[in-house]
Amino acid sequence: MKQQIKIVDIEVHDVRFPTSRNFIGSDAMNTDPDYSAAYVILKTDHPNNLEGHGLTFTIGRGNEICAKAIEALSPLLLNKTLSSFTEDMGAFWTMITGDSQLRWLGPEKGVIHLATGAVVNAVWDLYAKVEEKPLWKLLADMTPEQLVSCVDFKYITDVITPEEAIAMLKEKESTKQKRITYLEKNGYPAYNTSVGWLGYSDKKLRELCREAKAAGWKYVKMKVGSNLGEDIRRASIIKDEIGEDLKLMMDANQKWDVDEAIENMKILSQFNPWWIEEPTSPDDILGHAKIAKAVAPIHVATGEHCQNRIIFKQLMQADAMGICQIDSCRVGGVNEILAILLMAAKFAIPVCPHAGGVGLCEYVQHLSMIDYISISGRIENRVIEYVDHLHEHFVDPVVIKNGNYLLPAAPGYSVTMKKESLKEYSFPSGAIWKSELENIIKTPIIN
Ligand SMILES: C[C@H](O)[C@@H](O)CC(=O)C(=O)O
Ligand SMILES: [Mg+2]
Repeated sequence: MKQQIKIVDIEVHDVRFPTSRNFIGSDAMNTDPDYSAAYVILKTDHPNNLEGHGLTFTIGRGNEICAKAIEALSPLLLNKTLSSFTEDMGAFWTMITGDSQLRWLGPEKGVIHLATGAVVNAVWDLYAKVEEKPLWKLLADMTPEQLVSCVDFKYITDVITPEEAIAMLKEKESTKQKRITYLEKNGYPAYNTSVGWLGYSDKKLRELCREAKAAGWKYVKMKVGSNLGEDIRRASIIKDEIGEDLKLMMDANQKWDVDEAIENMKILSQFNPWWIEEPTSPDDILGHAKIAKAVAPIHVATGEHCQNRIIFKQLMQADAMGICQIDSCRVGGVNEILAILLMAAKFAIPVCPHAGGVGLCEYVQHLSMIDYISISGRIENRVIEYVDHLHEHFVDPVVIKNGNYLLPAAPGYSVTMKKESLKEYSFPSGAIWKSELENIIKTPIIN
């Protein structure tokens, strides 16, 4: 049996890209992000040396803490066969998140959960590679019962039970192929965040908006939250370029208090944004609900810092989330994402995944595709985020055509990084960082 292979070694890498030098990824809260990955490779005894690759995204300092947490989880995988996990993926996830000592570090939140995302995704990557299917196809080929068995329903049965989930999936079963055919032909709609990073000059903002329009993008997102005057000025520039042809979204990255968000959005509503993202603290469920009520019909979007399925559940129950932004590695990987997709489908909340980071576009394309094919069965009012950075470091990068993601074809979960990139961007020993550190040492300190 293909899945009898054993995990014989586990490598963990601290990989960082110096994106802050050019303000790539900058927003009101995160002004100098260095896009980074705590990266794990599951080595196996497969005759073709198949490996499972997973990463969790951070923005620089502290990536080493995630890497250490991955190391702490590694004994739960080492010397185990893949089949011992795949025969019951739900039990596998409960085992990883339920270690009676490591669980104390969360539970199911913070650094240990970011690390969980990396290792769980690495196992799914290996599973899909062994089955020679892209991840979305591995999931699409499962029966409703098999897909639902991957999910840990603990703490969410008050809104969805396994039986209810199976019934929801069964309704979509006979039309799955139609949706796959649609995606093969059209791809999945996407939006572009790279035009509006906060550190970009007005000139760059204009140029990027023009380029985005010419390349066929239909949606762009801008960062807000520095100060209201600046937000208005930058939004005016963007609107001037994109007109009413393209939809605009705004992202405050948690910068505002609840009432401040409401006041500011009253003014920014003149730019007709589709959504306001992360207006306040990601933990403030009732705050989000208050904002959502006050700023309607502008939607409140959130999720990239939402720590687990239980918080997602409450945001949905409280009418606090108009757009659900799953993050492929903030929560505990594919299994927990499936739980969130099922709840979003039940509440009829569109899922528009977060992908601002390294490797996140590669990951989330599979998640939106499976949501459309098997779970919600819907694509309208749904878009996958796209950022135009660092794709060259991946073996099977995303393919965008006319503002749409094309269906990924290569086996796996698409985050296998090129060996040269892993080496060159390893922190602090990689060539990129060595020269940076040497320059710091050489620079005289002047008081
Ligand atoms: C620090 C990241 O770039 C963040 O700004 C990404 C984000 O909020 C998004 O893509 O949305
Ligand atoms: Mg965001």
